[in-house]
Amino acid sequence: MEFYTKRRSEDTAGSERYEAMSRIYYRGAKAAIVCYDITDSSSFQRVKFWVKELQSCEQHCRIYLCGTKLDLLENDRSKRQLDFHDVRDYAEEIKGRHYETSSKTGQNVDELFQKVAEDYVHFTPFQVMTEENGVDLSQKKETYFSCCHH
Ligand SMILES: Nc1nc2c(ncn2[C@@H]2O[C@H](COP(=O)(O)OP(=O)(O)OP(=O)(O)O)[C@@H](O)[C@H]2O)c(=O)[nH]1
Repeated sequence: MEFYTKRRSEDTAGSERYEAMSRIYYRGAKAAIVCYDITDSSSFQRVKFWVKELQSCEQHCRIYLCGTKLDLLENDRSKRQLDFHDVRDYAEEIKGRHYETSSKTGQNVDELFQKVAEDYVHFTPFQVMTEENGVDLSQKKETYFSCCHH
């Protein structure tokens, strides 16, 4: 199972070189956790960028929207810049899932990863796990090494 998460600006939208490079990391991914900062509405623009990117390049990749820094709202709700229900609606629209988490307290982090794992097991066709589809090392197919041929 492969995961890919990013939310900062300097290494996401805006750098064509990075975008092309990053595809190598999520090629064939079955799950992507796309993070945003609940206290920073601009971070959601990048969520939309990554969702589009995943939808066009990885149609079979399930998308998990992950709001971070939930703990910062405990004492000051005015810090919230992204409405829970708006993001939830967007998650439904893209057939993804949505969690609000805190790395500091750990809130909802286990739940998120548990769901990623459950979905992976649930949606992965049984035949993939039972098929004998090993790799023939004598065959030098370009697809096995495609990331090194640029
Ligand atoms: N209070 C709080 N701070 C957080 C949380 N998650 C991240 N931070 C803080 O936000 C800042 C950025 O966190 P990073 O995990 O480095 O975020 P990133 O997007 O991976 O950043 P880069 O590694 O620079 O790309 C750090 O100062 C973290 O301590 C959280 O859940 N709660």
